[in-house]
Amino acid sequence: MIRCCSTFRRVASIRHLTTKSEQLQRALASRPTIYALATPPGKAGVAVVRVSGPHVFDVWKTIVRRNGKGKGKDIMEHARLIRCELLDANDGEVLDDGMAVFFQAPASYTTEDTIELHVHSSLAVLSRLMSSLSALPGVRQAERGEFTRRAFEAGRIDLTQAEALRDLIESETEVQRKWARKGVEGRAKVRYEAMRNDAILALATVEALIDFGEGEDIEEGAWDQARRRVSKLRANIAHHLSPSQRGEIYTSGLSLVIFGPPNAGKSSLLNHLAQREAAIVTPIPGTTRDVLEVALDIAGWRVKVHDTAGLRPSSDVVESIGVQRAGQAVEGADLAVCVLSLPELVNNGFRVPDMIGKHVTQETVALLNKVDAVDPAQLGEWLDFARMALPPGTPIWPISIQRGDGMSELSDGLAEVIKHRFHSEGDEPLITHARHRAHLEATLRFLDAFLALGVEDVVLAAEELRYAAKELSKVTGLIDVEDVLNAVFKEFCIGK
Ligand SMILES: Nc1nc2c(ncn2[C@@H]2O[C@H](COP(=O)(O)OP(=O)(O)OP(=O)(O)O)[C@@H](O)[C@H]2O)c(=O)[nH]1
Repeated sequence: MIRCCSTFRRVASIRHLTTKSEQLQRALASRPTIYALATPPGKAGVAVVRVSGPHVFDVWKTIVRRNGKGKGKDIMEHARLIRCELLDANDGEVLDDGMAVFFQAPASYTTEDTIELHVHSSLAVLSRLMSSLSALPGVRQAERGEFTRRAFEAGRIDLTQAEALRDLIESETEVQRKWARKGVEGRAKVRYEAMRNDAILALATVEALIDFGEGEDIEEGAWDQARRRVSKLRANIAHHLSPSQRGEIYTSGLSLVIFGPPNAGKSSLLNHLAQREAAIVTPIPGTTRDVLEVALDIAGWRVKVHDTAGLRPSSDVVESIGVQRAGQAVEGADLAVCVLSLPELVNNGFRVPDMIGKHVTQETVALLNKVDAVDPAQLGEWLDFARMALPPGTPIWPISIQRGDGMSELSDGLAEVIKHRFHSEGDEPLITHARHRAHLEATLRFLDAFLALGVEDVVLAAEELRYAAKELSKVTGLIDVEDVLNAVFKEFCIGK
C-alpha cells in the first residue's frame, strides 16, 4: 500500500514537472524579443547590435534589405554574414549600410533565433537603429546580462559557465583569460555535477530505504553503501576547499603586500612597479598612513599590489590604525614583500624589529633597499649580516630604487616567484569564485550532519542529503528533483 502511494506520488510529481516544462516552453515562445548594443558605445568603425527572441524574423523582414535584393525570410541563411542596407522600421529610410547575420534556433548563443546587425559605430546611427527596433511590436531593449541569462535558462550553459563568461569579458591578463576559458569550456560544471550526482545517488539509496526498508527488494547493506559514498564525497569536497585549491587568485588576482619599517622605500617600490606616482614619497617617516592598492599585470597575472603604513609602535591614533591594517594586509597576502633600508640596518646593529620580523618567513621576499647609501667596499659584509638577521632561507635582494641597482632583476625575479609559486597551468578545476566556496562549505555541513546520524534516523538523514544536493545544485544552477527520481529508478530494481 505504502509502495503504491509512493509510486503514485512520484508519477504525479513527474507529470507535474512535465506540465511545468510545457508551460515553460509556452512562456519562452511568448516572451519579448530583446536587443542590445554588443560592442562598447562610442565612435568606431563598426558596432554590433544583437537581437534575440521569437520576433527575430519580423525584425529582419522589416529592417534588413540585402544589397541588390529584396527584404524577407528568403535571404535568412544560418550563420551567413550578408552585406545589406538597414532600414528604419518607421519610415523605411535607409539608416546605414552594413552587414547582418542570422543564427537559427537553437544554434545560437541564447538558443533562440538571433540576428546580429553590423553598422557604423556612430551615436546617430545607433540611436536611430535602437529607436527603430523599439518601435517593433514585442521587441524591447535587453536588461543587463539578459542574453546570457536566456542561454542559461535554456540549459545551454550552467551558472559556472555564465560566471566564467563574465570573467572572460573582464579579464585583463593572460592568466585570467586562460582560467576564464577553462570555466567557459565547462570544467567546473563537470566537477560540480559529478559531486551533485554522488549526493543524489546516496540520496536515492537512502530514499529507497525509507520506502522499502533494508532487506526488502533492495541490496543488502544499502545504508553502509550510502555512508561510504557520502564519506568519499565529503573528502572530495574538503580537498577541493583546501587552501592549496584556491583558484580565486587566477580570476580575481593575487595580492602582493609591501611591508616594512617607515622610510624604507615601500611607496617608492610601489611607484616603480606601477610606473607612476601612485603613492606619496617623502623623507618623513610615517608618510603612508593607510593601505593603498594598485592593480598590475605581472607576467600575465593580475596582481593587486598594496603599499602599507610603516610598521612601528605609535601613539598617534591614525597611524596606529594604519599600522594595524598593514599587519592584517601582510597576514592575508598571497605574496609578502618586506622592504628594509640597508643603511638603517647598519645603524641599528642589524636588528629587525619584532613587529616586522614576525611577518618574515622563507616565503617572504626581503628587499634590502638604499644600497647606494652604504660604502660599496662593505656591501658584501653588510649583506651577510643582514642575511643572518632574517630567518634562514629568506630570499634577500639588494636594491636601490633610487639609483636603479637590481631593479630590472627585481621585476623579472618577482615574475619568476609568482610563476613558480602559483602555477597557472594546472588542469584540476579549482574554486574560482567565493560563491562556489560558500555553497561547498554549506554542502560539507549537511554531509557532516548526515554522517552523524544512524540508520534509525533515516528520514532525517535523507533530508540532510537533500539539502546537500540542493547546495551543489546552486553552484551550477540546476534543479534536482527529477534527477533524484531518475537515480531511484535506475539504480534499484523497484516498481516491478
Ligand atoms: N638613498 C635612497 N633613498 C631612497 C631610496 N628609495 C627611497 N628612498 C627615499 O627614502 C625616503 C622614503 O621613501 P618612501 O618610499 O616614502 O618610504 P616608505 O617606506 O614608503 O615610507 P613610509 O611612508 O614612512 O612608510 C624618500 O625620501 C625616498 O626618496 C633608495 O634606493 N636610495
